[in-house]
Amino acid sequence: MTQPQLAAPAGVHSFDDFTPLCEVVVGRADHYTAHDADPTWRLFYFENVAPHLGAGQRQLSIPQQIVDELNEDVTGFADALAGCGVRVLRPSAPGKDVQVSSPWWSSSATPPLNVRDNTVILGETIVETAPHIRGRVFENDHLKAHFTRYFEQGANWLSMPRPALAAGSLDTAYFDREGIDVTAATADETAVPIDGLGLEMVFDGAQCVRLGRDVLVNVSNHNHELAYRWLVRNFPDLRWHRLPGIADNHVDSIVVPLRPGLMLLRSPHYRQFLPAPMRGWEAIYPPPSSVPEQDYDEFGFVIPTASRYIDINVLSIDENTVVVNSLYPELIALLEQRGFTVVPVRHRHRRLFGGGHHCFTLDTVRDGGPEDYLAA
Ligand SMILES: NC(=[NH2+])NCCC[C@H](N)C(=O)O
Repeated sequence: MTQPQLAAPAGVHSFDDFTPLCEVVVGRADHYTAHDADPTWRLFYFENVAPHLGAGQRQLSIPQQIVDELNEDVTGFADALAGCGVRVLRPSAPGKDVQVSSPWWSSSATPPLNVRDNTVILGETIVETAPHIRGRVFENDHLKAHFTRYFEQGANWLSMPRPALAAGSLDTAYFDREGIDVTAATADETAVPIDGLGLEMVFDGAQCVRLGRDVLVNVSNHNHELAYRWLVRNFPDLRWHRLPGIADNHVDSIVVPLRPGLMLLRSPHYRQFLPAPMRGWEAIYPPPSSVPEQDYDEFGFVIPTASRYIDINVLSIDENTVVVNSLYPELIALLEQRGFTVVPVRHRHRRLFGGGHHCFTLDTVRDGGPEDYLAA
């Protein structure tokens, strides 16, 4: 188990997802009582959402009981990490029914739950990324107090250009290639276009897999290509590897390194897209889950915003200790057979809120450095 370490000299120090975890931000979901089916949100979930959306409807409400259960589970997660000796930080409290807007759009603010998505820590630099979803543009404001303290402690702090997310900003190339018709999803009835602005830099932190001095980046469209170029230009000392459009954006339920040479991998299909030295890594594939999908019929809606693979979205406390959803005993058993210590943490609604324990966290301080885990 991790023992508390001295604060990192630069505030933040985080080059990977598996060396001993010293400090972490765990998201929060106060008042997460609706999804705003803005076109930038429904682009990603339209197949599940469309049957439930009335003409012009935007708010997809989530019963308070489910929100309360989610917050119980997130609190249990934070307590479990603290019990393992990890310093746990939380975002500031989001308000209720907060509206956000720009000259080009209006939306409901998303609570800072999936904090993995709007930031990536690259060594001793905080990188705020360029949100895909309008309701997430100000989400990092709930982490600004922590980022400011880290900066005062010596961390570097960069931000990708804030995307306008005006009408037409998002590239649908990934869905087009997958044969998914997103015409209806992207009918942007309220947003305003900007003359001369086409596709812009848009990117989520969860598109990165950090491996010491190497970083894998899922690049699925031109939005992501611009962000990839930004990353390479700003971090020339790191080695960058494109994952060629293996997902719409996030990849932390596809490839999840557990330690050098061993990863969770959604299926053998994905091995071919990894950097050559990583294709030989041992993989643990997700076993079938015996836990039935939560039945939401009583609430009259089922809006999965995550795949059934979301439970491989685990958080490592160190190379031998992993937090796993207690509702996935098959994976727990598999990891324990491999000698891991598993910290089981209940997560009942992981497909409703688009994330698992890795999504809910931003690991700001880990022991590891810019190691060469992919030596050819
Ligand atoms: N950082 C995150 N929010 N990751 C969530 C990954 C969700 C992924 N699209 C899936 O459906 O499995």
